[in-house]
Amino acid sequence: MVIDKNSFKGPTLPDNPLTWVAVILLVVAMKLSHIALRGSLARLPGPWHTKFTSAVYTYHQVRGQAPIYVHSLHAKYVVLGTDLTGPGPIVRTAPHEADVSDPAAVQAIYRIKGEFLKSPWYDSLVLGTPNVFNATDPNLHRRRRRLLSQPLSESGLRGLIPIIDGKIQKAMDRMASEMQDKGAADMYKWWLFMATDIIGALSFGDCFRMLDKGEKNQYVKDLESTGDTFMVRAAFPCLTEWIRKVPVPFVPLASLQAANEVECRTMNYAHESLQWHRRLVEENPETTVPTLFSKFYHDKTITAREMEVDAQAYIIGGSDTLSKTLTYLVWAVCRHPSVKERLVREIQQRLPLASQQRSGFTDAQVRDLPYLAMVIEETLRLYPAVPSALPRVVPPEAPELCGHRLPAGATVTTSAYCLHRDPTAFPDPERFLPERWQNPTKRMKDAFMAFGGGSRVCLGMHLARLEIRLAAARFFHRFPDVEISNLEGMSDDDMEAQWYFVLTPKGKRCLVQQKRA
Ligand code: HEM
Repeated sequence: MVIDKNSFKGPTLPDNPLTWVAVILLVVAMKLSHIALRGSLARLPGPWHTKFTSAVYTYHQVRGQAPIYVHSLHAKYVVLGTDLTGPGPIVRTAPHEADVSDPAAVQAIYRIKGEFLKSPWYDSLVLGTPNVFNATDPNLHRRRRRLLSQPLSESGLRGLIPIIDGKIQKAMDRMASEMQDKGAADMYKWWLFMATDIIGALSFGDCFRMLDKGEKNQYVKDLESTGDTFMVRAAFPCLTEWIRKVPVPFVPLASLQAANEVECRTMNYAHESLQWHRRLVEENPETTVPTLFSKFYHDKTITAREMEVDAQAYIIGGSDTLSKTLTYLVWAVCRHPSVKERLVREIQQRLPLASQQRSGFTDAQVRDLPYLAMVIEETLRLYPAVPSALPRVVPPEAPELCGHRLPAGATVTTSAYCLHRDPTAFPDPERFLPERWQNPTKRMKDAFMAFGGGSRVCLGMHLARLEIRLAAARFFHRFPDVEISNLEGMSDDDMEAQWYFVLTPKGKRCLVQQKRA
């Protein structure tokens, strides 16, 4: 057969633009229905849009409302046909992501062996070399955690109590002066200064001295904003990386740029703090006390950069979380007169008064205060400083979770906010009720996730608990008549919680005063 080249036209393309639009819409519709029907988590309960997109979830994340949104999904998507009286145990939040709020399943995800590894979501939190907090590689994480664990264990911390208690007592003095001078003291500020000075003193020698300075500087402002900037960076990882290379002055991108600047500055603080400590050791080799990082100095496999990123993790993890917990503790206790009365009575009856020479009591005595312990658990439950989703990757051959076999590679999240508000574990969950911890049930213990769990449980948990109990005891010992102040327009609105990666009170202040006669 002979083909006439001039008459052969080949397949013709439609020249009507409407036809093109129709074709594109058809392709998109086919793609979406494929995801909806065959997507890895399509069979899980959850809103229809989460089959296609994570946009709604991301929107709530950057507004500091994600845990509330996910909690509402658990309340809505209960399992029909069961006698379950509580929230639905599992919901789809994005095409490849599900949130689990069943205490038994949470224990399976976080068990010590740690098959559910941290998801790549953590990569966007720290640019470049991963730190002990965001590392997703289990071997890298294990190596660093091995060196860092002992000094932060209960026995490792014992020798450091005088340094910690010294800072706590200094914080009490500074609060007392501010109450006297201004009529009220800002708890949020002083707890942050105290926590910053403690983690600084334990990690690098006494380098920050925020309690002496007494004023918020750029460093403190950066610390205050890490919780929200984390969320912004994690919500838009590609954009964040791009803006880092090409700074853009447009307003919608400003918060991403600000997040990057905070990241760079906190890394600089870590660098400077380590330099400061190095000089200290060189100048006073005999007298410098070991720090939380001492084992790093002796391990030749740890690079200077690795040490810096872990120092950054300590600076951020060791201050912001702690100050927010103590702020909400004081606020919640002051708002519940019967709780305050019982707590103050216990402290006054069981702890001796301070004298000129002695600070009155020790951590060992504070440990034995049962009601204080309940108040702390209840604060960590209702105001978990890390309330948001902690994403993990489903491993191959993962156990069934809440009756579902999730595909390997999907992401599962759990959040302290949702677990701590599960009414089957904590009846009347929105109520601040320390007494519920008198005889905690197994379900309560399994649902309690304030410090995360398994091999990635908070490295600073023992330090945090020590600081919280000692600081709270000293505070109510020193200021038994304290109350929330309304000076400078301070109101409950200031304490409205914003649920970013780290919980943040909206007004970033909490003024308290001595009760007026
Ligand atoms: C009330 C205070 C604190 C709370 C509520 C808290 C909470 C948490 C939580 C929930 C995690 C797990 C995060 C995840 O799985 O992604 C974590 C990890 C971590 N925290 Fe804390 N934290 C507190 C205080 C501290 C302190 C004082 C330090 C000081 C060193 C610290 C250092 C760390 C580190 C290094 C990790 C990462 C551990 C790892 O992945 O191996 N935290 N924290």
